[in-house]
Amino acid sequence: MCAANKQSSNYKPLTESDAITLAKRLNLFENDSQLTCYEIGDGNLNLVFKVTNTENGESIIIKQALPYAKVVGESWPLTLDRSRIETNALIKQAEFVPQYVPKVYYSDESLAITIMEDLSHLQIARAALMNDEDLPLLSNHIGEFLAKTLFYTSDYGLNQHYKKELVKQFINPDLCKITEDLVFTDPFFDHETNDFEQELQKDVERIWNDQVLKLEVAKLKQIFLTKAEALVHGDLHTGSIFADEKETKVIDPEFAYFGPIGFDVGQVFANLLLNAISREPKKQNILFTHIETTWTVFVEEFTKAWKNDAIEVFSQVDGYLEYVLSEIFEEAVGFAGCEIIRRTIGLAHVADLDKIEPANKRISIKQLALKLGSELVKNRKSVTNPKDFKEYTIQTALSSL
Ligand SMILES: Nc1ncnc2c1ncn2[C@@H]1O[C@H](COP(=O)(O)OP(=O)(O)O)[C@@H](O)[C@H]1O
Ligand SMILES: CSC[C@H]1O[C@H](OP(=O)(O)O)[C@H](O)[C@@H]1O
Repeated sequence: MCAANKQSSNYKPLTESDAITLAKRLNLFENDSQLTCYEIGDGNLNLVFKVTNTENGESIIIKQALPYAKVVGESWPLTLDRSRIETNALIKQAEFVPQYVPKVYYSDESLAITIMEDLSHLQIARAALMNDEDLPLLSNHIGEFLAKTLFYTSDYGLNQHYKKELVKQFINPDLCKITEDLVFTDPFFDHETNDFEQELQKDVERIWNDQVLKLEVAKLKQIFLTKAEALVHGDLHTGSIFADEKETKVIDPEFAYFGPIGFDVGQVFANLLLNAISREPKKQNILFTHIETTWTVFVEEFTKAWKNDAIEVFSQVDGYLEYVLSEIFEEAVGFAGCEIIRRTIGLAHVADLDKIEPANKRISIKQLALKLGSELVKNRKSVTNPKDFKEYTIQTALSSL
């Protein structure tokens, strides 16, 4: 039996009424509370139940993995082990940045559930950004989240023996395979999972026929496959971030594994860029500023952690920190390019692009996304500063006119 189909005999997908029964059995609410429950999941993979005490409004979230990918159905079996990974990643991240992750109240591997803090008072960052709302601290918080979670789970900041024990706990082959396929492979070939408008056919064929691009994507995929640098979130797009003007929380780390630090950084860059290009030019600046701040804060916090807590003996050697940071940035730029391309023509799209109306505007912005993504992958060595993203975006847009 393949890993994806292994299920404990205890497992069954919860209904809304099962979720209430479970919350009561676990005494998560005061005795005799009147509870309601709704399944609110809008992601690609899992069930998400919100259970609320109708008398005082207290609420919790019960997230449950299904034995298949919800967006596709039972024809795409998927390991329930992702629930264990998600719980453990949230707990590990909370050691370094408790302010940026939901509290975990309970988990049960056999039922594939994680019970956690309800963050409904915040908004999903993608929705807020699409709505032109101000999230002034978003990039400060995400820069710090990235620096601390990644530094303290890497060989730079963690005992190397203990890190290898952690690597074992976060072996996540099925979810990594999704990323290997959907981010690094399928969009670059004529594959059945791809999904794009007929009007993009020529642009997509240009990608499939671009051997220079494909060689660079192959190199980035190799880094994703082999560079066990730190415990990465693995799916850090703006739909995995809750925020308002004061608070930021990162959810949904079921893709966590030991991978390249630049992967998380690059997904953040890419999803901010996707939102930027979906806007009219005069409203784009805030997104470029968010990208710069994410990187600036990441560098500040990573450097602080390195100076105070690095345990790698070479850490004090002149130039080593700068080398590590420049590798992270270069890889992040390349990963961002892959993410932009896959979110435009692959299986899993983003609303920032898909909701653009009218259709001809949507198509031309998607054409820009494909060009920008390709440029970032191919020219990642010459993008050396986060300010360059704005320049690249403007130049790519101008060259498309
Ligand atoms: N802790 C939470 N508090 C409130 N809502 C949540 C929470 N976690 C998830 N959700 C809701 O469920 C949706 C899907 O959650 P997510 O973890 O992204 O699921 P998936 O793994 O299926 O992508 C989120 O977009 C959000 O609306
Ligand atoms: C078949 S999974 C597709 C896609 O969904 C995941 O995102 P999310 O769980 O946040 O909806 C991930 O990005 C996968 O690549």
